[in-house]
Amino acid sequence: MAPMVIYTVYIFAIFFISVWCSMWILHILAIIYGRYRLHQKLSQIQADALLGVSILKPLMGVDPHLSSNLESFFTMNYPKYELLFCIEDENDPAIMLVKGLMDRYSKVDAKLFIGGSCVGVNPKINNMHRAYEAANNEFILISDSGIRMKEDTLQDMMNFMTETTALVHQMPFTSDREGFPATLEKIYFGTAQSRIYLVADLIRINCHTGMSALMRKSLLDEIGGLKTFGCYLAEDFFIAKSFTDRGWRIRISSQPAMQNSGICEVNSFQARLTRWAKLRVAMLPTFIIIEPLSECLVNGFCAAWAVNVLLKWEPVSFFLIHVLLWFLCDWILLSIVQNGSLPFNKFDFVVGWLFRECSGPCLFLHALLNPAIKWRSRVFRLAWGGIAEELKPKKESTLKYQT
Ligand SMILES: CCCCCCCC/C=C\CCCCCCCC(=O)N[C@@H](CO[C@@H]1OC[C@@H](O)[C@H](O)[C@H]1O)[C@H](O)/C=C/CCCCCCCCCCCCC
Ligand SMILES: O=c1ccn([C@@H]2O[C@H](COP(=O)(O)OP(=O)(O)O)[C@@H](O)[C@H]2O)c(=O)[nH]1
Repeated sequence: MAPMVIYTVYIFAIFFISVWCSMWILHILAIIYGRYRLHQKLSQIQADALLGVSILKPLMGVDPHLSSNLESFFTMNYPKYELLFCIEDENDPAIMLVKGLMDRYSKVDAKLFIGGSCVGVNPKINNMHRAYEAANNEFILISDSGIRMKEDTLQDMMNFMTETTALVHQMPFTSDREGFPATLEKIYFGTAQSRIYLVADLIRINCHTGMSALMRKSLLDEIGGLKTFGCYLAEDFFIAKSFTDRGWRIRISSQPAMQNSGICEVNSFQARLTRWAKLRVAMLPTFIIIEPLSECLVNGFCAAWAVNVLLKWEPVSFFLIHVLLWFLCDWILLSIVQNGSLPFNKFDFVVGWLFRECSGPCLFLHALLNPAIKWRSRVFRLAWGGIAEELKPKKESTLKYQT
């Protein structure tokens, strides 16, 4: 072989080994940090941790769990909070459901905002904007429709809102539900995503998914409020970035977010992951390379080739040992995130884990090849940098345009 080719092969091999070593460091850090950081007991409550919170609940449609999920917000143990429900479509069945809960829990301060307002492209921001303007408290919590709270979840989040912190978010996880799709979701959020989320929090990298995020309203108001982020679909990433750019900290709370949507299907879950991957790639183009390389099978395959080139090690055995160790680390991390018994057995875990690991790279490739983003009833296109454009705006938008 020509020296040039040999050098190139060696450079690739060294690169793959470096990524492989980095991933094992991530595994170890995530397990140690997860054990120390998650599921802490609320032994003492910070003085500031009792200040008022306005909770923004953007809703769109109903599912079989919506009522009980929303009810969990009425029964929280926290001294001062208001619930601001936001529904864009005046014919949405969620309106009746929310009104019913508001009647049942009439002592809880709750308001309903119907119609939204058009301040940008992001439909979630459009839906929440009026409630944001009406929010009366120093802190706001943006909480997606599928989130379920425990009595002390808000207190847990507020406890991490220190003087230097602008945003406390919950690491995405799932409630216990039955069936293979639920197992798959729990495995994904409790392994691949938790690993990155925990390490990002440890080394203070912005990795914020806005499904349950508590923030200082004054800091958002300083830069024009929520509507400033209406041009992005990944408003969560840019909100967090605006805080870190100004020197504030963002951190996770100790309780992970309990996603408990009543719609739990493999197809819709994969469509969601594909949509998220498109957002990440548009915001951070280096993800085109590093994200596939962070997947167990791709990572193991590249490393097996590299050790064969550099050290003449037997690649198949190396690959199989790699997969086995990765699997064990994932089991340990999932058990830490779950903090109790899992709702499935070890065989279900093996099947779900293999399915997730094999489908992950394929979904990523699918995301790269199909850049249009479908989110609920709308389709968007993203420019590099994350600015969004709606491709097929609804003919007769129910939104009231705001000048
Ligand atoms: C050699 C080192 C290897 C490093 C390997 C890093 C590889 C990263 C691999 C996978 C990335 C997983 C990222 C996990 C979280 C992302 C979840 C996500 O994509 N969320 C997006 C969508 O959220 C919804 O968006 C709409 C909104 O309305 C909803 O409410 C939201 O839920 C979200 O927009 C994106 C958020 C941030 C993405 C940035 C992630 C950066 C992570 C860098 C991690 C580096 C770790 C440490 C490396 C040493
Ligand atoms: O057009 C939309 C799309 C979403 N949402 C709300 O935005 C949140 C997140 O939506 P979804 O669960 O679809 O996003 P994902 O978590 O899958 O990114 C939910 O509370 C939705 O009700 C909204 O208000 N309008």
